[in-house]
Amino acid sequence: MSSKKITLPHSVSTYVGGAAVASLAILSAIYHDRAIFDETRKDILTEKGWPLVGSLPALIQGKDRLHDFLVESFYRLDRLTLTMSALGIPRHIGTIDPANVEHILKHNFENYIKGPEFHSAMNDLFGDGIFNANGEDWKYQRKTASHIFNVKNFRDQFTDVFVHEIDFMSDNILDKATETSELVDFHDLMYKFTLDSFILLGFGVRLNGLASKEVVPFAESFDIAQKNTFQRFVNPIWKVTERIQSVVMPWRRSMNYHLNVVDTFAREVTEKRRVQLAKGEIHTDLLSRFMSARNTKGDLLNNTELRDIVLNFVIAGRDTTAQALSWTLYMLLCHPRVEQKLLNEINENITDKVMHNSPELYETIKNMTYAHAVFYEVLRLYPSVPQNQKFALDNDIWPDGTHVRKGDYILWSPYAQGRCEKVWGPDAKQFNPERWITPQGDLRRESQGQWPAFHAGPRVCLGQNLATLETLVAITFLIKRYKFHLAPNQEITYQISLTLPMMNGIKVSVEKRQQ
Ligand code: HEM
Repeated sequence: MSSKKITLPHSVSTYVGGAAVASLAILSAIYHDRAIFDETRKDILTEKGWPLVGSLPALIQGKDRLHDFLVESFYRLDRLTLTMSALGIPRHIGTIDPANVEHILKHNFENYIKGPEFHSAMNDLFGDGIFNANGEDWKYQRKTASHIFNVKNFRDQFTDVFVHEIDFMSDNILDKATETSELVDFHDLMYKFTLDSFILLGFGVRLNGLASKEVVPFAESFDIAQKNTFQRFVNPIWKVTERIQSVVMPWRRSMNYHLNVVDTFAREVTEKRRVQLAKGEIHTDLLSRFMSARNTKGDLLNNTELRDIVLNFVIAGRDTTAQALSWTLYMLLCHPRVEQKLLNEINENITDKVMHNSPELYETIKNMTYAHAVFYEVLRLYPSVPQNQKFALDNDIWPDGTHVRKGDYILWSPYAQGRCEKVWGPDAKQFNPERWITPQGDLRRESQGQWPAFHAGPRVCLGQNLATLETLVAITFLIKRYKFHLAPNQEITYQISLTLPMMNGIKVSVEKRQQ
């Protein structure tokens, strides 16, 4: 069959080309500061962007330091609420106004859900687990999990697990490092500590990551999968990008590879427990509670639902706390005055006898005001969940007068909020635990809107008390036993992810404290 090439007369092609250029010019004039076809939002201060693409180029440029990009945006526009329009990214309204944050998370909680964009980006890794769930799906998971967070478990069991793991770390890693002068990556160590502790108390499995010098394959894949998940929020064409990457860089392990590793781990943990239960063993930990719970349809959970539960609780229980511990050490090493004051409080309260009597240790730590102030101050500047978003189901008016429309994404940034002078005063960027102490010497309680490090309202972090106990047991024991020194020539900064890991870890040398 012969094919005929159709050629347009020169005048027609010139006409079409001219019309296209003219249309583009008109569109560029209309959408001179924002993404094409995006409406202006007159009542909300808008970060000025490029014609047709809006703030997309700035977002791409700032994507590896996104949290500071937001700090700078709020500072530049001198507001606590702003919006950006970026091609391919749904409209987001960002706020760091404490009253707005409290309104969204607490007072009008029903109106703000984890939206479709959030769910789709998170789905591969988190499925329908608690972080990604709304409505009844969320409610039954929260209720089931809440049973393990009771005082008796904290006092008798959880404290024991933390002390046991810290003792193991001291005997097998840190004491040796004091003799060999070998540098230790404290960040890596804390990840192993919180993973071992949480897998043991939540799922009854001894992972023994602390006993191994190598990275735990599950942990490595879990970290990479999380990083990739976050990139999906700032990359509107992530499905295409991930596909292209797998073709042009076949040697790089794909998201699917990492998902497979974490799935296998979660499924093995549940399978092991099934066998134990079949033998008549009795367990009351998190996993067992979910294995005997009923989902919204009244059925026992299937393997996929259990896999989602395991992975959601691992990110909750491991990463956040390991990061808080790492940033705490970093802050202490940068502020020797604070370290000394903390050490004084530790030495006044934590005797050798208290250290190995879990109920007494639990009660003593609960009353250590300065240690709590240090922890809260670290989370103010380095919140483990540095930014977060929700989706508006309906129109709403925020306390500052901002009109939110049905279908808007809203974003808040505990990281930017903690560093904002309008929220925390002129010394907002300084590390100053004393701000958490009242003139009477008590711990100051800030509202959840002011300090949303643990979220707020009905979805407030379920593990807040667990995380506080774990961090304070670890930091108390470690600071009492060792003097850490920052290794020279390292850049300590965050890695962009769903949480706030350190990009290059934190290398320290270790010396025994004179008792
Ligand atoms: C310093 C440590 C921690 C910080 C800063 C922290 C912070 C948070 C934040 C900000 C959220 C809200 C996330 C969202 O819905 O988008 C959250 C939720 C949650 N956290 Fe934590 N967390 C910490 C440790 C823990 C630990 C150790 C557990 C133990 C299991 C835990 C369990 C949970 C759970 C189950 C939720 C979901 C609550 C819900 O949606 O109802 N967290 N946490």
